[in-house]
Amino acid sequence: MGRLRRSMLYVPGNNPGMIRDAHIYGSDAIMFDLEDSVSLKEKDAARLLVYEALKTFDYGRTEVLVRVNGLNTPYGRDDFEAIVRAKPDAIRLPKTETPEDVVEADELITQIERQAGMEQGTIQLMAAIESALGVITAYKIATASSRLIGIAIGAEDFVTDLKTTRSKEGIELLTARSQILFAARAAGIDALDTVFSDVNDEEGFIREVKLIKQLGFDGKSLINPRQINILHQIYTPTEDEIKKSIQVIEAAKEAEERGSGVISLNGKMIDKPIVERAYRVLELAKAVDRVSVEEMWQ
Ligand SMILES: CC(C)(COP(=O)(O)OP(=O)(O)OC[C@H]1O[C@@H](n2cnc3c(N)ncnc32)[C@H](O)[C@@H]1OP(=O)(O)O)[C@@H](O)C(=O)NCCC(=O)NCCSC(=O)C[C@@](O)(CC(=O)O)C(=O)O
Ligand SMILES: [Mg+2]
Repeated sequence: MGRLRRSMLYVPGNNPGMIRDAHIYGSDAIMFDLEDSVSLKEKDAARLLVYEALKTFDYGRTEVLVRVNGLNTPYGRDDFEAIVRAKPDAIRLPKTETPEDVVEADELITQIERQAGMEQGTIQLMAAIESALGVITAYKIATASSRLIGIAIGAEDFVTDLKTTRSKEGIELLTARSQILFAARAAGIDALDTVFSDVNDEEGFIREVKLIKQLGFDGKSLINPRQINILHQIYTPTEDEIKKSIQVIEAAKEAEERGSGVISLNGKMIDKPIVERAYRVLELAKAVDRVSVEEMWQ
């Protein structure tokens, strides 16, 4: 199983306190933001702050990303120049619309890595898709660079581009979410969902996390530490799911030993994709809570 990316906490790049403590809340990833949470007046100060933080603090095993400003803005190039040298795990490109946006970023990173004497490919990329054009070109974006670890939907900008608003049910996002998910899966990279902007609406947040998990997303961007545990709980296999997965795998192994093809477990047919899904449940359970799964497996 690849790296866990259930939760990615956005941290405004102009807030020293939040930047220092961002990893203590236990999200799988933190994402320092130089883009839309930072006002134009504070762009240079935020870039310097994030650069210094990356050079100074140890964020342990938490994956660290930085969302830069686009290369079509006056801040993008300076962001890349500073941030690549500070060596986060990955840079998130905002508002990606074409594969050329990714290639341009990839080539600039390659150039900076070379100038800084860094190993080529050190810095990974994540592309956020936040417009109708981006959704239409999602697969080309997802396959535009070997640095890409995932693509993400940015819903606030996306609904603005569509000339609509976000509803609680998310009907306006369904096609875009699906298309981004298909593109990511076809490209073999992660698919990340967007932020849920009302931190006080716990019920709405839970509904949305269940929806995106069911669609198949690997995880979601978050804006507040209060959202992390709720999301992790939903993304953690239950004891019942783990037990059933173990039963499926054991039944499949027994059937293989007997040389029998089709298996039935409690009246339900078990075939190859079901066994594959059972393994995936156990891998996820192991990744989030190794001890209890190993105990159950015995
Ligand atoms: C929402 C709120 C103001 C609420 O503040 P509140 O103060 O009421 O929160 P409280 O819960 O009271 O905080 C309790 C304790 O946690 C600390 N704490 C809070 N938040 C923390 C955090 N994020 N990181 C670390 N620490 C944190 C806080 O400092 C306090 O620490 P302490 O004082 O020590 O107890 C705050 O969370 C916040 O600013 N969020 C980040 C917003 C942001 O980044 N937006 C940009 C990204 S979206 C976008 O751009 C759209 C998008 O592009 C997205 C896409 O691409 O998907 C698209 O198009 O859709
Ligand atoms: Mg956005």
